[in-house]
Amino acid sequence: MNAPETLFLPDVQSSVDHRRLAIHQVGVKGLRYPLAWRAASGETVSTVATVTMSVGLPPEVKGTHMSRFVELLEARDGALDHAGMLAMADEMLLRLDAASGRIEMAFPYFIRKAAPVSGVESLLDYDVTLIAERLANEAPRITLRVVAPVTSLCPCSKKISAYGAHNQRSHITLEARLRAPMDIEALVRIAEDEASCEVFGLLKRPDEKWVTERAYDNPKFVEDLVRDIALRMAAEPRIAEWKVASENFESIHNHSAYAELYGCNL
Ligand SMILES: Nc1nc2c(ncn2[C@@H]2O[C@H](COP(=O)(O)OP(=O)(O)OP(=O)(O)O)[C@@H](O)[C@H]2O)c(=O)[nH]1
Repeated sequence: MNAPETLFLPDVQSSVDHRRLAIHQVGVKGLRYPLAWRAASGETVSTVATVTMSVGLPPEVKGTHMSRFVELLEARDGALDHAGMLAMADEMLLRLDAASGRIEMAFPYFIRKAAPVSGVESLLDYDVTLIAERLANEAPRITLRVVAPVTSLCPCSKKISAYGAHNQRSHITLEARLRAPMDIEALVRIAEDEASCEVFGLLKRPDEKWVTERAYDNPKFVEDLVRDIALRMAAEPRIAEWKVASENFESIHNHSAYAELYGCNL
């Protein structure tokens, strides 16, 4: 129902377009909005999401109704999870009278970790992106992407050096199109398990000794990282399709070593 003050304003968006071109995605991008995410533990994690929402537009329609994307966010209440993301995508199609659409929410996500020896706890931040997609005549899709910072230590350097080995921080990106809900924590764990060593927000000296030796005992090339993680992704029944990438910020170069690998699970 239009408010009385809009009744006399022309609705340009709803007019007819004659160019006979459908638009694949039109909507809002870069919209920052508070987000409450329901974590694996059941607790609610507060963060701020950068939101992209878009729909497909039929050829005969001039413009989409941009205000309705924001109305959809404003209408939401309570914590969001995978099912909530898909429900929101369905609601978006209804409100915008669209056959296809996509909602992407990118946000920093904090996981509380315990240091390996002292047990002292601290938060570590990860970049997370959730994408809910509705494509015409296809099942709804939900994709989870995380970027996990880890340590990698070079096996070649270890082999050829009388002492030491160069090591660096690596950013591992795991992207999974899901068959069943999978926690952010579970995806992060795969990356951290397969790295030379995981990283922590807070370490005391016994912890620092532990992570140094753990990385030295577990050297990995960038290729080893993506292959070992790929084996884990391929064995995960909740994942339908996946992609793994690693960027190692080399400490002996001013450039990164990079690898990526993707696959489908039958
Ligand atoms: N389609 C389209 N809309 C734009 C563009 N640039 C700005 N707008 C938005 O158009 C908005 C109004 O759009 P609508 O959602 O159609 O507003 P409305 O007609 O009052 O709302 P409804 O009655 O729900 O359709 C403004 O707030 C602008 O943000 C653009 O390039 N394309």
